[in-house]
Amino acid sequence: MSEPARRMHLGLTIWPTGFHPGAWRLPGSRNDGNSNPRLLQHAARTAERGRFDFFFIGDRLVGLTASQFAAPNEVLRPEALTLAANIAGITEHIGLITTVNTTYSDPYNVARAAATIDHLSGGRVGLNIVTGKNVEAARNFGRDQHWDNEHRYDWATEYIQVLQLLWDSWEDDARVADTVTGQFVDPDRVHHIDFEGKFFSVRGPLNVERPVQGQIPIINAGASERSRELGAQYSDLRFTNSSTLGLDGAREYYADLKNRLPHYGRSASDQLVVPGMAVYVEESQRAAHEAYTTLQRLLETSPVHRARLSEALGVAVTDAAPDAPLAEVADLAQLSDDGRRIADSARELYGRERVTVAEVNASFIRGGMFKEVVGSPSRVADVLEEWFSTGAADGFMIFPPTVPHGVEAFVDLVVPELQRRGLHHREYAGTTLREHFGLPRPLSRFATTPVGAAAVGSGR
Ligand SMILES: Cc1cc2nc3c(=O)[nH]c(=O)nc-3n(C[C@H](O)[C@H](O)[C@H](O)COP(=O)(O)O)c2cc1C
Repeated sequence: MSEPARRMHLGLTIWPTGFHPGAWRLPGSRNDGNSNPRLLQHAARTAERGRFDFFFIGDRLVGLTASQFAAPNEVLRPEALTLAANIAGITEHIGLITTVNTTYSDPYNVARAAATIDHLSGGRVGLNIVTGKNVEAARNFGRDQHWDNEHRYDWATEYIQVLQLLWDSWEDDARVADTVTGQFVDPDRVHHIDFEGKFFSVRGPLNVERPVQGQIPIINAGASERSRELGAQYSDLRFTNSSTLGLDGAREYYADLKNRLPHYGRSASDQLVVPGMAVYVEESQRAAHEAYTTLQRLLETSPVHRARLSEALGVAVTDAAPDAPLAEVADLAQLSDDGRRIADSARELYGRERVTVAEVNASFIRGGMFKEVVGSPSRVADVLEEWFSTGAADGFMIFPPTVPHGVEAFVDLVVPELQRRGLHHREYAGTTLREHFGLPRPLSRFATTPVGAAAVGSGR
């Protein structure tokens, strides 16, 4: 029998003011996205229509008004688990990955909330574990300092162990509900976890039945070495910013993540690697470049950005007029290797040879977070296919630059093209997030049935 074709795993995430900081200023866009449930619901339903594996909800524990020009999305942040519960009620198939910051939360509460949403959604929730990068968060939780990387990841490691024990603390068939005897629960199948670690002391059991998925998938995102190791040990999917490294760099990153898994008794297929991609797609190549150009004109920049650009180019453009073509103010032969890549990338994104200093600056700024892809449906599909089929990704986290337009554009234009190429499924094969990821449902580690008992953690 031939192997089933490898399938691209797609996630969609929206920043409620749009991924591009200028998006909310365009006609037809919204500025109330953070508090407008309709927008979030529409995005999740549209992603479901496009048969995405999951809708992803990021989170922050601070509201940074000082970031309003560079990152308006950072100003207002409704709570992510609550948003996931809302989305659970209005969708049927799509997975819901919601972010939890372990540094400032408690595993019993989070195990409980996640298990509850898993029941509400019929087994579609996943937890994105982050340890937080916003030092300002500490002062919202009675602390003077944001813990250092080591402390945060030691804490997160124990935290995940507690979550997974609590989700197993009820065996699947513990609620016997015997109407004759009146026995509701079999006490032998509900377990104290008696966890005593360096940071947590948790007796258990949880007061929510075992999640529909048994174990809720763990996702993680982070830049540090410890983050990669945490992921290698526990994550079913790792959301990365490796798309900024270019195709070769992303391949190396992908291989590095996969090579870490055997140390934890896992195999390469046990963790999906999903880089973020910002996709500007329109019906034609030309329309996509125009849409990109319009948005980039709305980007707020400062002299600091210009200084950084000069450094990266290896040629000073600090005092150049914004509208001056790069080729007229800088000797292109003098550009550093990075500088050449930056200039080439700007030409590709704007779709023309003649790019101004302001345009190169804007594309350099925006490209620092995730790779930007601008183009027609087939051009976008070409890029995704190349990354997927040459060892750089198992799928992608799609960031639409505008909402709601960018979400609809991806689903209506790119999804059919990916389906036509056989890269993306036309229907959901399973009903839970674990099934969307191709993971079996593990038995509880407390289950007395020994045969075939799968290990908790990866569940495979
Ligand atoms: C692709 C990616 C996505 C992230 N998403 C979030 C998020 O939604 N919320 C958050 O608080 N931190 C987020 N982070 C931050 C990290 O998860 C992590 O907490 C932070 O980078 C500090 O850990 P580190 O030193 O391992 O990077 C993200 C990081 C990356 C690389």
